[in-house]
Amino acid sequence: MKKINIAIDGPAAAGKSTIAKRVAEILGMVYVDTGAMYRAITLLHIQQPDKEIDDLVQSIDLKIVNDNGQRIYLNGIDVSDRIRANDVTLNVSKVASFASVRTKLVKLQQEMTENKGVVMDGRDIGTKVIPDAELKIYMIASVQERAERRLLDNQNRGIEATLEELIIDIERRDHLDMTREISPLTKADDAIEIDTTGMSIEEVTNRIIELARKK
Ligand SMILES: Nc1ncnc2c1ncn2[C@@H]1O[C@H](COP(=O)(O)OP(=O)(O)O)[C@@H](O)[C@H]1O
Ligand SMILES: Nc1ccn([C@@H]2O[C@H](COP(=O)(O)OP(=O)(O)O)[C@@H](O)[C@H]2O)c(=O)n1
Repeated sequence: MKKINIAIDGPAAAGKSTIAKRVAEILGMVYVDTGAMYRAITLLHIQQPDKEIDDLVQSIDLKIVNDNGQRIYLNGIDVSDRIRANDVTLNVSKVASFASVRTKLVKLQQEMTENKGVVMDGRDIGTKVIPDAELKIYMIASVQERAERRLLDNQNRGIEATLEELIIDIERRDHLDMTREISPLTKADDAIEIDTTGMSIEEVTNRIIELARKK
């Protein structure tokens, strides 16, 4: 198989990161979760609320390390777990709508993919970050199923939230991500849509591997 980039976009808790990790492992590719980068900037904003986000972005030191899964370091500190907390989730879509934030992160993400061999997941990967990706997936699932998956996720992480709260959050973030001015979440014309509702992780992974091997 020739060296390619795979873009996986879709709404919250569709299964993007889980599947992207597995696909990268099986195909010997690098996995990048771009949502974690937006969450890290959001964490910095929460820690320094009086500082303009445009100023925060200029001086931020963000490092992604791939050792047995992706770890993200914000100004030298591993924030991989902290960025999943509710306060970050509540603010990330707002922070992600800032042009300065998107310009900075998209540039970093493009540098990470210029030598190919990357599976990258997010909201604008197939439309803005790597529009020339050899394989683009638009991953969706019902709100109910995504909320149930996130509920399990949160329970495993010790994060409090009821199913009803998660349904509200998922619908809120879907709306914000899809209607924002800059780089809204949308399916690229050449993306293949996979509705993972009722599909197992293995079935979705195998489907993407099969598509990648045809490239
Ligand atoms: N096809 C699937 N079936 C059941 N659970 C899934 C499936 N895909 C992902 N999950 C689970 O759903 C949760 C959210 O998946 P995640 O990869 O974080 O979604 P995203 O990156 O799209 O937000 C994780 O706990 C993951 O294990
Ligand atoms: N490429 C990306 C990735 C995430 N994001 C933003 O970051 C938020 C968190 O992304 P995430 O992938 O960690 O969120 P989940 O889908 O895992 O809940 C999203 O709701 C978007 O607002 C973005 O704007 N562009």
